[in-house]
Amino acid sequence: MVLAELGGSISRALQQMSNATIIDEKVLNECLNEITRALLQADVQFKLVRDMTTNIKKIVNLDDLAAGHNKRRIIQQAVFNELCKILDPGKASFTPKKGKPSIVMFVGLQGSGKTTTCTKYAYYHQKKGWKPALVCADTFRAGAFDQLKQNATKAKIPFYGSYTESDPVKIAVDGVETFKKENCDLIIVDTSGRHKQETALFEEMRQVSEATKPDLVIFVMDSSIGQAAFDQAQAFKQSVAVGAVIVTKMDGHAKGGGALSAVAATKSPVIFIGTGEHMDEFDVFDVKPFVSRLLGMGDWSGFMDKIHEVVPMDQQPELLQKLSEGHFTLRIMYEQFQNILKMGPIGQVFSMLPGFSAELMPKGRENESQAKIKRYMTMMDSMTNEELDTSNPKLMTDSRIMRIARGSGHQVHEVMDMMEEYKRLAKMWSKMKGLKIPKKGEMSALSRNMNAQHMSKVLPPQMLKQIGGMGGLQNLMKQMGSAKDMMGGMGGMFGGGDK
Ligand SMILES: Nc1nc2c(ncn2[C@@H]2O[C@H](COP(=O)(O)OP(=O)(O)OP(=O)(O)O)[C@@H](O)[C@H]2O)c(=O)[nH]1
Repeated sequence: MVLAELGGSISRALQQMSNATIIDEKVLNECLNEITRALLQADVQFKLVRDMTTNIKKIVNLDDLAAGHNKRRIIQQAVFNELCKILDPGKASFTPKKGKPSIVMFVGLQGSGKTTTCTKYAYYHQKKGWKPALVCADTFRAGAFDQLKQNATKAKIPFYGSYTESDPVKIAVDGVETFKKENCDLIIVDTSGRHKQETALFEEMRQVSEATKPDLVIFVMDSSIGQAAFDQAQAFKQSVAVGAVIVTKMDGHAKGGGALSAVAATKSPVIFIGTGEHMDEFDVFDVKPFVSRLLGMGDWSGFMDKIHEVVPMDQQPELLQKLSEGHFTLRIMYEQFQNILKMGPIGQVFSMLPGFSAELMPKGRENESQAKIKRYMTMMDSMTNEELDTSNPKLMTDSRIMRIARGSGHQVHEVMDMMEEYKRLAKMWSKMKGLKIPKKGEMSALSRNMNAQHMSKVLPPQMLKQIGGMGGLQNLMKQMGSAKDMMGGMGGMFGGGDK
């Protein structure tokens, strides 16, 4: 994700400033120049960048700061606040409520990623227990209905559209009515796009909007258009009551920063960003956590949300019990791999940890890791229950390894690799042996039990260094509140990373 480069440049500028023995005017100016260059490269409007540096200089008046003040912290905080200000329109959008029917209409130019985003939005909510449905009111682009149908079928989301009806308003109304009757709580209407902003498009949008009375209109915008985003978002907003924005293709463009900042300047909040073509490459956009991640400062709430999303709470005590007994089986490894895959791209999860940035996990390697996990799971699918439930790798005789390789369509050396990975993880988790498990409802007791010492043994040394050694880890655990969650989720993640 190119934005990671922006974050990396800003973090480096702040780090260089921190390394200086004395922070004077010259050091501050150098730091701000670096940040300015990085933001302009990401296509953030010049005026916004200039205002930001002026504000920072006003806040950080070096002459007024007594010697005892932690200037570095004050400057970092000022940079953080100003970046948030650039991205935050200061008001929230309408948020649909689960179980209560809402109509959400998507608008945007052709090719912006509207249809893909409708499905991602539906899929995101479906995973959280909603009952979404998709209506294809795009009668302009041949193939639009087929595309939506294909996406919806893949995600098992009900859809509505027509090959013969040419009136988008009629399709939209019929679709909405159909899904209201079926008690869907999130009815998503995909509308037509055009190559450029034109009267016919805006008129059609207005008619569909009047007929379906959406609770929320989401404007979908391609991040690659950079500064042109401002005019485009405003033009849409003037024609239809845009309540929120989704910026797509944030995975591939240096100009992403421009799109984000320009959209926020139109006073509609960005609610999600698209970070790839796949269904789950879709992130909630929340200004503070986003900036925090961008600067490598971590995003605890996002991290915890991800963990809660993928590791069902009721599974955890059982898992902890097994680990505390030093009983790490292939089945546990399998379940942890499942959790990793549910979590989505590993790099994104890592970027939520303080000290990490998405830069650390290049996209290619991330895909490699995920493919490896899937390969291992296919091999484990060919194992017997006895093999999965034992923590004695000796059961894996040569002939069993050969059978598993044949049964799963893999090479013998690949099965052996998988077993090595298992042994590595088992060794790592064996350090958790003896951990006292609290009874139900005593989660805080576990936090007391699970001290940083324990965790430091489990973390890969490189990761421990990134976090800031033992001191950083202690801080981190304080923030975590519940170390239990960390074990369940992180254990899985480490397994997913490359050795
Ligand atoms: N890399 C990347 N590609 C994306 C993203 N979102 C959408 N795309 C791709 O962008 C292309 C256009 O997406 P569509 O969903 O067909 O665009 P659309 O805006 O619905 O187009 P119309 O229906 O013609 O208005 C497709 O190839 C998508 O896979 C994203 O976040 N990242």
